[in-house]
Amino acid sequence: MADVPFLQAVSVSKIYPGVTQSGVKDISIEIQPGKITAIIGESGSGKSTLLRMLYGLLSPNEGNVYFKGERIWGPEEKLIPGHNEMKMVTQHTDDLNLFARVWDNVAAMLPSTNVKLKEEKTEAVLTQLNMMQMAYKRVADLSGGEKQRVAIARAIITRPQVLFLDEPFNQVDTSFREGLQHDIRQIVRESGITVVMVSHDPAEVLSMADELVVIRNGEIVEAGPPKELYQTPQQLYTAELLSNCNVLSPDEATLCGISTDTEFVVVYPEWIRLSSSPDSLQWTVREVLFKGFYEDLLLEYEDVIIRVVNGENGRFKPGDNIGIKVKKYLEY
Ligand SMILES: Nc1ncnc2c1ncn2[C@@H]1O[C@H](COP(=O)(O)OP(=O)(O)OP(=O)(O)O)[C@@H](O)[C@H]1O
Repeated sequence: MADVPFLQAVSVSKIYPGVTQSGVKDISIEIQPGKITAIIGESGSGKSTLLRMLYGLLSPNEGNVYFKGERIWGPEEKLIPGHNEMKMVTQHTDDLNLFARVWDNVAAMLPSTNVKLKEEKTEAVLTQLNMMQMAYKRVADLSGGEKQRVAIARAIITRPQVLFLDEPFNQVDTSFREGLQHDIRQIVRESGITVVMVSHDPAEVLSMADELVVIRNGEIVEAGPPKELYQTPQQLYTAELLSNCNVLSPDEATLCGISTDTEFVVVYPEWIRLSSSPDSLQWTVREVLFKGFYEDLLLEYEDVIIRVVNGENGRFKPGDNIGIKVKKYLEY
């Protein structure tokens, strides 16, 4: 017998009442177990709608979702919406008890039939998420990022088979965000849990996901491993989602030494080499944007502005003339 897919949507569509345009159109997708799948797309493209259908919070108008071969029941068919073997964490942490301690918020997810086991499991999850130092604080006294950790701890302590994350790091500042992303990757590696996440942040999906699914106007436009999609996106839309790239017309591309008969050329900022050689100084530095250990330079030539990454901070200043050499480009 052929293997039954782990989590699968088959030709699902969702049209919201009173809205002519579908939220999601005829999407088929298979989620691989034990991996992190990230769904990315512009605002309103249907990411949350797809996630909610996979979890059973929304019923598709057409098509079905199957978990290990069994159809997932929608909210009309089930008293408590959402599949029992799955959990979802969103950017809202509304179901936390603000006046209870972190420990009690997390432990409350387990039955009280075996108190010792309940304590052991709570400690294990809090340790896994680096939260023991805040275990006895009231949730009301935590930062947004810390509350998000509590929400994730509550979701994983029951050992769900699938964890859905809908923009869970939105409220979390950058330093906390990286720690949380790292901890989730670790949990996936250690526990084999399957994660399906939605995010706007290219850096987040590129560093966290094993598989990326790109969605536009309610349809999947391409999918694959992050490296592949970043290096060779089939669609201009994907390149623009994943990189702060330069999109050039053929005429503009000529100024960069590229000759093409396609509609657009895409050059990532890190694919441009800078040169101070006196025979090629057509471009003028308009702005230097400090990014920490590197800079983004905005260069101008005949009203065309391009963005270039410069790893040698301080080498150029506004008004300098420099040359460029494009190492790689994509045609659309
Ligand atoms: N409850 C609803 N009623 C009517 N239309 C809705 C509803 N929820 C979503 N939509 C519409 O369906 C489309 C997809 O919405 P969805 O929230 O899935 O997109 P998204 O990609 O998650 O967006 P965002 O990144 O902004 O959260 C949008 O056009 C949205 O306006």
